[in-house]
Amino acid sequence: MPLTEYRHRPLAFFARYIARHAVAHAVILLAVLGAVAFSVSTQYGVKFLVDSLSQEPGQGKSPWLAFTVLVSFVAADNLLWRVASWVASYAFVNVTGDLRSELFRHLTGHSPGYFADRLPGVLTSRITATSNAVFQIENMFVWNVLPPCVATVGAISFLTMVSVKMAAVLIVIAAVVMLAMFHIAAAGRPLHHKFANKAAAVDGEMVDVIGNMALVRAFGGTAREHSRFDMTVAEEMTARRRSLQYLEKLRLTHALVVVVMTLVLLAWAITLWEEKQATAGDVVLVCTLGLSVLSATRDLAVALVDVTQHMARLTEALATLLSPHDMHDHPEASALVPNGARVTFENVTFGYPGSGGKLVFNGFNAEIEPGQRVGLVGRSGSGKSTLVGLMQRFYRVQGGRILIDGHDIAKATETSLRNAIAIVPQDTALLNRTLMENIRYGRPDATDEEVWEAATAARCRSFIENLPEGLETVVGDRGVKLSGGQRQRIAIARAFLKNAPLLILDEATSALDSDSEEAIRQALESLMAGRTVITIAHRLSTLRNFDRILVLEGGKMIEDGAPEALMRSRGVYYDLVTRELGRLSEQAA
Ligand SMILES: Nc1ncnc2c1ncn2[C@@H]1O[C@H](COP(=O)(O)OP(=O)(O)OP(=O)(O)O)[C@@H](O)[C@H]1O
Repeated sequence: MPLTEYRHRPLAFFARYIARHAVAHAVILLAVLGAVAFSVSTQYGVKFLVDSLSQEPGQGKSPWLAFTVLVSFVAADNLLWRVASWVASYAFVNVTGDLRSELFRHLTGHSPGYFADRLPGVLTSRITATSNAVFQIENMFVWNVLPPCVATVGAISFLTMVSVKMAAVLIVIAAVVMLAMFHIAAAGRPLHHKFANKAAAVDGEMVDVIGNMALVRAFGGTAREHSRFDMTVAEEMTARRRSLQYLEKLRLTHALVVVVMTLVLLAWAITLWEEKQATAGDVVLVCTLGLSVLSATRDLAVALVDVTQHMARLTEALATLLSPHDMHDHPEASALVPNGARVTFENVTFGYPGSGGKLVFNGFNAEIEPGQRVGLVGRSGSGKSTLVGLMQRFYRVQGGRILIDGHDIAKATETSLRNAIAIVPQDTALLNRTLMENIRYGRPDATDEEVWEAATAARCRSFIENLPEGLETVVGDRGVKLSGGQRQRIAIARAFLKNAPLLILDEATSALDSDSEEAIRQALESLMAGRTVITIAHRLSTLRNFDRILVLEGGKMIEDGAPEALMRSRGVYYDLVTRELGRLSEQAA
C-alpha cells in the first residue's frame, strides 16, 4: 500500500511496521504476558507462605513448598522480562530505522513547490518526531499499558478466591476509574496537539535563522531574532505547561481515588478476618492485590495519557509528511531519448498553485533548435525562472505542452528527463561533502579520472590542487569554504560530468573579480560546446556570442532574434543593454 494511504491512519501506519517484524513482536508479547502472569502469581505465593507460617510447624502445608513456588515464580518473572526487553532492543529499533528511511524517501519525492511552502526544519523535525513517537508508543504499550491490564485481570481472578463480592466490587471500580481516566485523557488531546505544533515551530524557526545567519548579521538582526525566538519559545512553553498540568490534574484525581479505595478494601478484609471468613494470608492477598490493581489503573491511565500525547504528535506529523506527491510519472510515461535536444513550448499556460488563478504564462509558444544557445532576458518577475522550472517539470503546466525532441515531458519518465538536462544553478548548491562527491553528483558511476577530467575542463584543477586535501576537501555547509567563483566552477564540473544534451544555466547575479569571471567564462564556453543551451542572463554582456535572445515581459515573448539584430531594431533588448552599459560606465568612472 502506498505510504500516503496512512496519512490519516496512524494505527494502520504502526501495523505496517510491526508486521515487518511480526515474529519478534510476537515473542515480546508472549514474554510480557508470561512475566506479568508470574508476577501476579507471586502475590498468591506470598498468601500461600503466610498461611503455611500461621500453622503450627508440621501441620498443614510445608512452608518450603511455598518457598519453592515463590522462588520459581520470581525467577520466571524476571527472566521473561529480560527476554522481552532484549528482543525489543532489536525489533523497536528496527521499526524506527525502517520508518525514517521510508519517510525520507517519500519526503524527497515531493516537488520543489512543496518545499517552497514549508520550512526545512519543520519537515526534518517531523520525521524525528514521528520516529520518536512510534518508539515511545511501542515501549509504553509493552512496558506500561499491557502489564497493568494483564495484572488487573490476574489479580481479580485471585481475589475471587477470597471473596467473590470483593472481586466484583474491584472490577466495577477498576472499570469506572479506567473509563473516567481514559475519557479525561482523550479530552486533553487538543492541548497536546497544540504543544506538538508549537514545538515543531520552534525547530523550524531555529533552522531558518541559523541557515540564514549571514543575512541576519548583515542586517543587524541578531537582537530582533532573539526577541522573535523568545516569543516563539514562550508560546511553546505555555502550550507545554498546559499539556503537562492537564496530566497532573489527571494524576491527582487518580491518587485520591486510590487512597480511598485502599482504605475501604483493607478495612473490609480485616472485618472478614475478624468474622473468621478470611485467613491472615487472605488479608495479605487482598492488601497486595488491591494495591496492585489500583496502582495498575494509575500506571495505565498515565501511560494512556502519554500514549495519547505521542499519538497526537504522530497524527500531526503524518498529516504533513504523507501528503501525496503532486508530481509523479504519467501512467503512460516512457523514457525520453534525446536527439540533439530541440525544445518546444506549445501553447503553455501556467500559474503557480495557490496564487489565486493568476497566470504567469498564457498560451506561450517558442521553439529552440538543437545546439542553439539561447539567452532568456527580461525584467525581474517576467517569468524566466518559471519557464526554466517548467522545462524541468518542477510544476505541472495547466495547458499546452513542453516537448524535448518531440517527446512531451509530462509523459517522460522522471529519470530520463533528469538525465537529459544538466543545470548550473544561480546560487550554487553544494552538499556538505567532499569536492569529489560534489562533482561526482553529476554522474555517480564516474571514475576518479573522469572526475579529474571534468574538474580540469571546468578550470577547477589549479585551485583544487592548492587545497591541502585536494578533491577530498569537505566544502562546508552549502560550500562556504570555497569562494563564489570556485563554487560556480565546481557546479560547472558537475554539469560536465553529467554530459547531458540540454544545458540550463542560471547566471549568478553577484559580480566576481575579472580573473574569476574569465575562468568561469572559459569553463562555460567548453561546457556549452555541442549542447542546446538555455541561459537566464542577468548580465547581458555575457550573451554577445549567443545565437538567439528571447525577451520576456509579463510571461509573453516580446522580442526574439540574434543579439545584433535585436540591437539594430532598438527595442526592449536594446534599451536593457544600453542601460546596463550606462551603469557599467558610471561604476567605472
Ligand atoms: N513559488 C512561487 N509561487 C507563486 N508565485 C511565484 C513563485 N515563483 C515566482 N512566482 C511569480 O511568478 C512570476 C514570474 O516569476 P519568475 O521568478 O519566473 O520571474 P523571473 O523573470 O525569473 O524573475 P527574476 O529575474 O527576478 O528571477 C512573478 O510574478 C513571481 O511573483
